[in-house]
Amino acid sequence: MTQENRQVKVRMEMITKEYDLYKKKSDKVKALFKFSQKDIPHFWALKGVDLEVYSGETVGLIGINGSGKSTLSNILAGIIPQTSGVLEIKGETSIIAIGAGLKGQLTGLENIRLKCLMTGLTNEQIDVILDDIIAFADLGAFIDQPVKNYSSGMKSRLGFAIAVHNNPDILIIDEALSVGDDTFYQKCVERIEQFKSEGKTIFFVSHSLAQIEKLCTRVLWMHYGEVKMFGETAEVVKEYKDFTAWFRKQSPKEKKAYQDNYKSQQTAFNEEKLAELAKEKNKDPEVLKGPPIGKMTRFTKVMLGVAVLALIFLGAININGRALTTVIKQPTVLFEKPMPLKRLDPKTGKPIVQKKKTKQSPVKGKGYEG
Ligand SMILES: Nc1ncnc2c1ncn2[C@@H]1O[C@H](COP(=O)(O)OP(=O)(O)OP(=O)(O)O)[C@@H](O)[C@H]1O
Repeated sequence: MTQENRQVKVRMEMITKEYDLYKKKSDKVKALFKFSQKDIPHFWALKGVDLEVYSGETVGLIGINGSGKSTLSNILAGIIPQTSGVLEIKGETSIIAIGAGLKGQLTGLENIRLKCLMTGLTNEQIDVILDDIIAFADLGAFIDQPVKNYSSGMKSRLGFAIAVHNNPDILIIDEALSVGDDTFYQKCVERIEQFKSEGKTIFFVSHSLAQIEKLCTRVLWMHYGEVKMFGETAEVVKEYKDFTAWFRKQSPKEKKAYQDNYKSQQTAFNEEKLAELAKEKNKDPEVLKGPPIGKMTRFTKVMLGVAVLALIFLGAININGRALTTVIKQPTVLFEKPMPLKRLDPKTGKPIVQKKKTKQSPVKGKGYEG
């Protein structure tokens, strides 16, 4: 099949991911109510990624530690949203990362059921594929043990078994094969080949270039949040090997300077630089918008503030026992002593007027004692 008559399965345009680097958890809460985010350090893990992937392709994601591979695969899987940019995915995605989405307190079997239910399968449909999943994971008696007792290889087996049986259109494998033994690896490779022949799309994140060369049709080389190269496997892998060989030859001081330089560019990146980049690439400014959910805009913050004030106001009225109209006409009543609650006479429906107790004579043992 030529690239032209294959269906585009994933399209990314100017995808970014900006992380806020809060020092403390409380800073995160404070930031919710701040208009300006300027004093919070930011880090751009992705700086405008463009990508087009077709059905039947297996795309390898390579790059040194921290280059953005997992961030990109998590965005693809819908685990985290992008900060801005256009993401179009045709079909269901399923991600296999070591232990991703598995609940440690639940057994392997319970995790299978939970993950399958979450993908929309009914209990009856799960019953049909359950034995196959258990057989593929091949965990023996451990299938009834809590996942927190599993090794990383065992978690990977379970994750892989569940994901492939959910029959996704787009499979994302993030380092999950690097922890399995050879027998399991071969089984996964066979399943990946079957997926490819069915015209499904696979993203394969790995530090093993041998695995990448064996499985991938094209390779995306990520470098400090940018696409360094995207093309035929042999070509990209060769360039990447040349880079890593060059990098290894550098002194520790040179290596640090190289990394610091790129990291500081990721910290100093901002919306203006993104807009410049988009202009250089002749992009429509519309693509720089974020997804529907994301950070709160100034308007949202103002509306949230108004809603909180309204809640406090209504709460105060409730505690004070005054009618809303009274408070609106005369707001100072809120600061006066709360009105006593009146009991209504069930027969007449009118308030019961309690007679004041009169002081009784101070006779010892009777009535009021002064
Ligand atoms: N939640 C987060 N908050 C702040 N920074 C983050 C967060 N998650 C990732 N990062 C940063 O984003 C960058 C990309 O991380 P990512 O995990 O995507 O890299 P990677 O290429 O998958 O790395 P590795 O090969 O080590 O798995 C890194 O510099 C990382 O420190």
